[in-house]
Amino acid sequence: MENRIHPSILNCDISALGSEVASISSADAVHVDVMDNHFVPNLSWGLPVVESVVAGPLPVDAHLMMMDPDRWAPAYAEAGCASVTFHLEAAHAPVRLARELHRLGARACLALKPATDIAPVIDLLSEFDMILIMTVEPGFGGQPFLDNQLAKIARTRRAISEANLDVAIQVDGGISRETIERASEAGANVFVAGSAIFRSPDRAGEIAALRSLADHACGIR
Ligand SMILES: O=C(CO)[C@H](O)[C@H](O)COP(=O)(O)O
Repeated sequence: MENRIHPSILNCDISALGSEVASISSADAVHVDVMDNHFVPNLSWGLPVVESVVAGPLPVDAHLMMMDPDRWAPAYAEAGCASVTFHLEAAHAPVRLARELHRLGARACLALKPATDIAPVIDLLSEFDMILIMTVEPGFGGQPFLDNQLAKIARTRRAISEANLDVAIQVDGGISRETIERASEAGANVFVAGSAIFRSPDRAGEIAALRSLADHACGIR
């Protein structure tokens, strides 16, 4: 499975959003974190900012850290996000919402906080294009990668393979040159990185380095 790098713009220079997104144009998609200050203790931005990123050069991977995604997520699909990720812990009817996102033309993705078990999701895997396993407590960039999520990633990858499904596994939080190989070896193939890319003076070089490390770790090259 192809490895993909999705830079998170959470800590980019929002006053220069257009050029910040242009600086990561070699990435596979741009990861946009929407936080409502209820599901997580932080507030970022909402639909108007996401719409302006959708108008840019990269597909948008929207990560909704919000209560009641059943109500709000469809608007992100309608706005043109390539994928819409919502949290299992916040959704009332995750399968119904995934089908609605598909109907609106977006990829449907399910996210799990670090303390959330994958077991209840195993039977639902075929409804989703991607499972996001958070490798930090959601809410803030710049936190250390949680190694205790590696077993969950491996278990999810096993379940996907056993069911012969084509479901991506995304990891988000603390992804850097130091941690990406461990996540890749465990079975992740979509890597969200915020600080590692936006703190680098050479963002294209950082994206290439992360992709190359992930490829080596899973035996693509
Ligand atoms: O979802 C997030 C926080 O909830 C961010 O996408 C994530 O933390 C990325 O930042 P970093 O790479 O700096 O950890």
